[in-house]
This record gives sequence, structure tokens and C-alpha cells, in this order.
Amino acid sequence: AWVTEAARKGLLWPHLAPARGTAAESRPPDRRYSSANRKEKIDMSCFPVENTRNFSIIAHVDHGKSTLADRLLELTGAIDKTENNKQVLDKLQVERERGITVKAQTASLFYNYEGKQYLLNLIDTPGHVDFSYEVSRSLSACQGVLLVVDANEGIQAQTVANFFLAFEAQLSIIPVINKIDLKNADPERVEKQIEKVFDIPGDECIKISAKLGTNVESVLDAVIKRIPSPKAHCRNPLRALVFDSTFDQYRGVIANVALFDGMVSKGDKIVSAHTQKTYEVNEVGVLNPNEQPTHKLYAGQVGYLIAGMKDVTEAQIGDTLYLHKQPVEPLPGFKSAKPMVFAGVFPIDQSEYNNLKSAIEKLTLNDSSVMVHRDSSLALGAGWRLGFLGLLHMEVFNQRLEQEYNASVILTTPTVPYKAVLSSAKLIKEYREKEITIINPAQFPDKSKVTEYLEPVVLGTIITPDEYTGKIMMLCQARRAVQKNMMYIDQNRVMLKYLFPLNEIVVDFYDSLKSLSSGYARDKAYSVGKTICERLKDSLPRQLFEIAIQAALGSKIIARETVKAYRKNVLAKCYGGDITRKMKLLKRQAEGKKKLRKVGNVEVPKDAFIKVLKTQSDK
Ligand SMILES: Nc1nc2c(ncn2[C@@H]2O[C@H](COP(=O)(O)OP(=O)(O)OP(=O)(O)O)[C@@H](O)[C@H]2O)c(=O)[nH]1
Repeated sequence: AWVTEAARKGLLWPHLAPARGTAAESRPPDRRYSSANRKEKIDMSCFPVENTRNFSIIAHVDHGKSTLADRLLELTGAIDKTENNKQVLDKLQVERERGITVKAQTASLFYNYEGKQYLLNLIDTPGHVDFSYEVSRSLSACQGVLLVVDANEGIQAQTVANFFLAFEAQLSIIPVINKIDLKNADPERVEKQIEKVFDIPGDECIKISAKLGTNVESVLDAVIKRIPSPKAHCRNPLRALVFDSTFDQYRGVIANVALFDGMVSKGDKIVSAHTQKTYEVNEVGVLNPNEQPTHKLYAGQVGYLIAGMKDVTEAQIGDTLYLHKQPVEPLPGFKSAKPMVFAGVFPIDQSEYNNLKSAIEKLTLNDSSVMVHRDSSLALGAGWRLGFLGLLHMEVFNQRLEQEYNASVILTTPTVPYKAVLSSAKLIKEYREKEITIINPAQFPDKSKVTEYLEPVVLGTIITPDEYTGKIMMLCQARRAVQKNMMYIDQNRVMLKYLFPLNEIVVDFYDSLKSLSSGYARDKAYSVGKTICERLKDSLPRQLFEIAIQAALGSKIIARETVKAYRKNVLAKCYGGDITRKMKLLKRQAEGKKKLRKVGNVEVPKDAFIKVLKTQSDK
């Protein structure tokens, strides 16, 4: 939301609505695992809609989604049981290194249950808040979710956010309490939290250890029994939703599709509802979890499709594909993800500009949520201003540029966008708009030309042991946050909801919050200001006059360093002891310096800039 300072205080947090409960299911007697023949094309016609389930796993970061996904893949024979099955669906190097999921992956699992073959389409989702656009996107292809909660940590902020994404999409929600093998696990306490916060009966919780594989089979059984099959019809004309797309250097765009109606196979002519362009389908298949070509894809199924689309903009996420000459009503698309954190990206060396340009272009082919604007700076040369969904998204992008494209870049301090309602007729004419969005601090219009400024705000959830509540409330107030809700989720854990100005939390809020509970809270603005001033002092060449380097927070100066002037010995030629002449010379020098300081421009050399910015991003 975008609000003014006054409106921020009036906004309401949507109250916790009750969950749609589903009855607890009894355990089924027989089961057998089947693995599909992965060499030949699979015939998908043996999976009618009623034997298909499309589901996702959602959880707070590190609660064990990927580990559970690995176990489900093993149980259904999609991958072999080995020690090395760690986060099979996390394919990117950055995902494995950071142990986080960035891009959602899909896997079709084949499972024999009570004598019937089932097709279970699992769509893995990232847990971090920056990637929640990936979550909602994946959910649109599902009818149900597994809500994984750590048996030790209990419900966390992202559990709540993800629950609401699933709840609003009207999906069946199966709570899974994971890590029951941990010494400090307290599944009963977590069960009560789930009842209290989500209003889901405690006996619907499935308690498992994804790591050891304990009770994981009952998760698959619950998927079959509690999640409805998709409402799709093979006899209707094709209606396929593009819910993700990736770019392959050799094969072009691979679109992940969910078939809401009809069928599609190689050779079919399809049309994109968004671009109205026609393509011929080269290949269809399912992900098991690697691409496995099939003869056809049928209504209710989830798979991939390759049709000669050259870049991901041709396979827009949220687009509907239909058969040529058989147009259908397009499915409701997605709201495109809005970047909320902007930073300048410049090559360390301008001769690297073209390489960096092509690296950014390639990377954004796979991540269409990054906004790209050209930018230039006197000090840093030509570069870009990129928009990201959050700080982690920015860091991941930067890391991928370095790892996958060998690019080294300068990343400037991130900022959030602001809006300004213009009052100056001249500016309105120039922008051709009354309300403008400012993503570059250098382009901030002057106060005298603006009626009001608006800033982005976010609703944040904090879950904490109650002994820290007081300190956290003070921190939130200091960040101009407005409290919207507070409730005990169990005896000593509190859930706080605040409306935060995004700018106040984007960079270091989480660090401050963590340090509060570890007992070493500090004011970061002062230390950051001081460090930058010190670095600049060391990097700036001395001038004939004194240079004051100040860090300001609003109009308040919070740090200062001085670069001393060169002192020219004006008395060098003045032999003898005439003190009045010496004084006169020194006075004239001082006056000259005073004048110089007023008019003197300090040119900041590029390497000084780089030094300061690099130490910032290295921190
Ligand atoms: N003891 C124990 N550890 C587990 C269990 N399940 C997962 N873990 C561990 O918890 C950590 C996080 O697990 P992941 O599966 O990567 O978590 P995730 O939710 O997929 O994380 P993101 O993809 O970043 O959202 C890993 O170190 C796992 O080994 C479990 O049942 N018991």
C-alpha cells in the first residue's frame, strides 16, 4: 500500500479469519510405490482428473519444505533413496549455498494408493518473504497445500503470511508438524498454536520427521484424501495457465503450465492470449523432477511446454494459452510483482559495461520481477538502476551475476520508491503526470513543487518470546511503525502486527530485531555514518582548503571528519624578522582559503567512491 504519514495511522490490519477445516482422515491400509519409466514418453491418459492432485508445500524459512519434498520424491520413486538427496528441487548454486529456495520447482509424482494410480503434482515454493510472489504464483495451480511448521520453533511470521496466501486462494490446508525427532521438539504445543492462530482442529495435524522419513507416508495419503481434484474437463477446448517460465539457451523458453481444460500435444498450434502470437508446440512433458516428455498433457495436469518462444516475455507468467481458432476466456492472471527496493548497479571498470549489460539481460530473462532502468553517475559512469522485491532478492541477484556470469559490480545502498503529488504546472507538463514515482534519490523533486509525498508501507508480523515484547515495541516505534494487533499464540510467545514504513525496515531492521534479543542493540545510523566519513577522509585527496565531510540524518549531522588543507608556506620568501609583514601574509592566506572553501568544489575521485561503496556492500 502507498500512504501518507497521516493515513498510515488509520489503516487496519485484516483480522485473523478462521480456516476452512477439513476432517481428519483415517490411515489407509494398502499402498505400493510405483516409479514411471523415465526413458520413454509417458502416456498421461491413465491419469484422469479425479486421480490428480495439485499441491504445494508452504512454510517459514528452514522449517523443512525441501527436505519433505525430497522424501516425497523418494517415496514415489521419482528419485532413488540415497544419502545425497538433499534439496533435489533446489537447482541453483545460490540456493544450495544459502540453503534457501529461490525459484519454485515442480515435480509430478506417481503414487499407487488403494489399487489406483494417482498423479500428485508437487510445486515447491520459496519460504523467504522476498519470494512470496513465487508462492502465490505456484498456489494458483494448486487445490491444496501442506503447511509445514517446525516442531521446535513453532509458528513463525512467514508461516502466518503463507497461510493467508493459501487461505485467500481457498485451498485445502493440511498442517504438517515437522522435526519431531529434535530433542526440544514440542509438537503438542505447536498443535495448540495451529488451533489458536489458524483455527484448524489440532487432530488434523500430521506429525513427521522429514529428515528421518518418520510418518511421511501419511502426508501422501492426506494429499489424496483431503485435497480435492482439479475442476477441469478434457472435453473442453484447451485452457492452460502459464505459472512459471524458464529460459534454456538451446531450447528457448520452457513454460510451466497447468491445464485447466482440454489437452495439448506436440504439433498443436497454440495462441498466447496476452500477445495473440501463434506457436507450434515442439514438446510437452512432466517434471519428474527432470523434464520427462509425454505424448500429451490432459486437463488437470501440470507440466511443461516448449513452443519456440524466444524469451520469457513471450511466455508471460499468468498468460493463458489456447488452441488456434478455439479462443477461450483467459484465466485470471497474476498481479505482476512490484519491485520495492532499488539500487544502482555499475561495472567496476567501464570497459566491462557491455559484458555486464548482457549478463543482466540474461539473468532477467529468468527473473522477470527485476525492473531495469538505465542510469548514469558522474562518479561511477554508465550503469543501471535495478528494482528488486526485497534485500535478499537483491543479494541473490548480485550473487548470481558474480557466480553465473563472472561479473563484478558496484552495488549502491538500496532505497525504496517514493511517490510525489506534484503542484508545479511545469513539472506536471514535463512528467505528463500529476503523481510520479521516484526510484532514484537524485531525482527527488523539491518540496516547493510538491503537494505531498507518499511512501510504501508494509504490514509486518513479529513472533517473539514475551520477555522481549517491550524492547521490540520500542524499536518498532522508533521506526515510525504503528501497532495493529497483539496476541499470545501460546503461554509465552507473542505475535505482534505492525504497519511499517518500508524504508525503515528494508536494510537493517531484521538485524536490529535479532540483536535486541541477543542484548546488543545499537544505533546503526551513527556507526554507518561514522564509517563512511572515515573512509572518505582516507580516500579523498587533500586540497588547498579544508574539507568537511558530514553524514546527515535528515537535517541532523550525525558524524563529521575533516580533511586537512595543504599549507603552502607563504612565509618562505620572507626573510628577516618583520612580524607585521608575516602576519599580513598569513591573514591574506587565511582569507583566500575562506573564499576558496565557499566556492571550492571537491571532485570525488572514482576510486574513493568505489572504496566507500564496496566496504558498505561487503559489510
Ligand atoms: N532434525 C531435523 N532436521 C530437519 C528435518 N527436516 C529438515 N531438517 C533440517 O532443517 C534445515 C532446513 O531444511 P530445508 O528442507 O532446507 O528447509 P526449507 O524450508 O526447504 O528452507 P527454504 O527452502 O529456504 O525455505 C536443514 O538443515 C534440514 O536438514 C527434520 O525432520 N528433523
